[in-house]
Amino acid sequence: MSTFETTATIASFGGKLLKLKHRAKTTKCDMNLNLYLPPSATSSSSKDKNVPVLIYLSGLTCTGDNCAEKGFLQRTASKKGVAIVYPDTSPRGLGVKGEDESWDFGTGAGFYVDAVTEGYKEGYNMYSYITDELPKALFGQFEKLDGSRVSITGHSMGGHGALTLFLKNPGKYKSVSAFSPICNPINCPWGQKAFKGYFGDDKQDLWKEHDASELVRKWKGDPLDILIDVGTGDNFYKQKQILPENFVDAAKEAGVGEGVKLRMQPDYDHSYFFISTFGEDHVEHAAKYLLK
Ligand SMILES: N[C@@H](CCC(=O)N[C@@H](CS)C(=O)NCC(=O)O)C(=O)O
Repeated sequence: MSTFETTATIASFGGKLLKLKHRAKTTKCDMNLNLYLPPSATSSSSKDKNVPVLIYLSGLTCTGDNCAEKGFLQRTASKKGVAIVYPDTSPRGLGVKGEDESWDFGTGAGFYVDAVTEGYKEGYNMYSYITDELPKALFGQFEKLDGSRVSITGHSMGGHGALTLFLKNPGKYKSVSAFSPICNPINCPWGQKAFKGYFGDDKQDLWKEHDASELVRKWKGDPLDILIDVGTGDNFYKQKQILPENFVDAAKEAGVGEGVKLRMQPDYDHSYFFISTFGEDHVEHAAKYLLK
């Protein structure tokens, strides 16, 4: 029996974008996502059964649709023969008190963590969903996808997700990159609000375990090659929500500074005009490791 219901199939850059829906145990609700299959994964005559996968984690207020529709990652993914998974950013419709009161917490703002606070701990488990339940379900059903070759990227809150999931799970992902990631959530308003709500004020150890700058400071794994793009015209960067310099400094303190490539892109903002401009570089960065 299929785990996923395919609610639409859309031709895109020679491949197919599938709109999928499945019941998730970790988030206690139906989850929607998009899966881009490049031509090598859709042609029935293709002998290639080993299509690597790039996971793209979206930012605050997004669903799996934002980047699938206007990130233009599919063009390069099609050329390279890489599938892309665009998951949602939180559980939806759980009815938890407070989940719909603001755009930067709760619905659309799961922060890729497993919550421990009352009300949220039951279904706000995006860490387990992305690292475990979703890949198991996808690789169980889509036989052409190669579950041993997975990379991760993301934007803003999703960039925080990509960096932390990569750094917390050495070897699980072949590479990581990020667009304007929240690099030091324990020191910015978005992160502090989310971590207070999902972990509680008293759980500073958990806060640090999900902070990319804290994690890179302790990195003991293979040499890093992390690509980060941030626009100098990004208002959230100006408001000190992104703090990429803190990540670079922490990597330098740990002696792994050469493994972090931060590109400050002049004038670019936080939007999908920025992501679509540099998307090719990020898919190529992933492909370099996925196709090795
Ligand atoms: N709703 C927020 C903006 C939220 C926002 O910019 N979200 C980013 C991710 S952090 C995004 O990708 N939004 C969706 C889009 O641009 O398509 C505001 O009014 O300031």
